[in-house]
Amino acid sequence: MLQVKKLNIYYGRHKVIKDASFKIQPSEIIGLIGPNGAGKSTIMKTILGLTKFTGTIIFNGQKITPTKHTALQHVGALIENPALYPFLTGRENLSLYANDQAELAKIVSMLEMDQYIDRRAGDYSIGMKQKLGIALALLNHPQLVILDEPMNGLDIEATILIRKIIHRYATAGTAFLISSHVLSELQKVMTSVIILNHHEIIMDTPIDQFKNTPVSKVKLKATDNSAAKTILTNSGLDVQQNDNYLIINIAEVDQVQNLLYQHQIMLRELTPVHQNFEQVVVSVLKKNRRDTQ
Ligand SMILES: Nc1ncnc2c1ncn2[C@@H]1O[C@H](COP(=O)(O)OP(=O)(O)OP(=O)(O)O)[C@@H](O)[C@H]1O
Repeated sequence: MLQVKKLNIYYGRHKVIKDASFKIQPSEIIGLIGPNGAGKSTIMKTILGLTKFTGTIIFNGQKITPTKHTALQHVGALIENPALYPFLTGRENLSLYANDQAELAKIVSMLEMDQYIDRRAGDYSIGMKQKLGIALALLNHPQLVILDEPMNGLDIEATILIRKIIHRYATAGTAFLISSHVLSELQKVMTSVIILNHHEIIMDTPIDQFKNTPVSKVKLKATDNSAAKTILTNSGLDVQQNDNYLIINIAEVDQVQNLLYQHQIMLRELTPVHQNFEQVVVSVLKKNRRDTQ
C-alpha cells in the first residue's frame, strides 16, 4: 500500500531523516516512536507531500512528491494541532471536506460528538478539538490514516473510544501510522513498531517479535549482596541494585559466577529479568547510542 524508500530529508543543511525505508500494508497499525526531535512528525509530513525529500514515496502505485498529491485523496491525517476554522461549527468544518454527508453523520455519532458538533469550533476544549481533528482524518473512507499524538488532550473514555475505533477501521482494512510518546497506549493498538533515533530507523518489527526481544538482564541474590556488588563493580562489571537483588547483564553471567565463587560468595537465586515494552524501548535506544558513539 505505502512504500517509503531511501527517504532523506533536509531542513536547510541539516539532515533530519537519513535513508529511511519502510512499508505499510492494509490493516496494519504502525507505531512510530522515538525521542523528541528524532523526526517522527517530519516523516509524517513528508508522506503528506508537505516537505521536500530525496528517495521515493509510493502509495497504491502512485508517487507522492511535494508537487504531486493525487494519491493523498485516500490518506487521512492529523498532524500537530488540527487545522480548524474557529468561526465555523464542528459540523461545518467537517462539511468542507466531506464527500458524503451520511458518512459525516456516522463519524460524528461514532466519536460521540453530537452534543457539541453544532457549536463553534473555536469554543471547543483541547480534547473536543482533538476529536474533531480525528473525525477529519477519518472522513472519506481513507485507506491510510496518519495520526501524530492522537490521544493528546483526550480523557480516559475518549482514549478508549478512539482505540476501539482504530481497531474497527483496521479490521476493515484501513492502515494507520501513529506516533505517540504514550507507549502504554500505543502498545494496545499497534501491530508493528518503527523506532527512530538520531534521525534513522533503528528498528522496524512486528509487535509479536518485539515482545520476544531476548532478555538482556539477569537478577541475582547472593549470600552477601553488598560484598558481591563491590567485587563485581571493582572488576568493571555493570551492576545495579534493586531491592534485594543485583541486576547484571546476561552476557556477563559466567564472569559474575566465577568472580563470586573465587570470593566464596554463593548464588542463592539467578533469574532472567523480563522487561516491559517501555523498558525494551529504552534498552534499544541506549544500545543504539552506545553502538553509534
Ligand atoms: N520547519 C523546520 N525547520 C527547521 N528544522 C525543523 C523544522 N521542523 C522540524 N525541524 C527539526 O527537525 C528535527 C525533527 O523534528 P520532528 O518535529 O520531526 O521531531 P519529532 O520526532 O516529531 O519530535 P517530538 O517527539 O518532539 O514531536 C528536529 O531537530 C527539529 O528541530
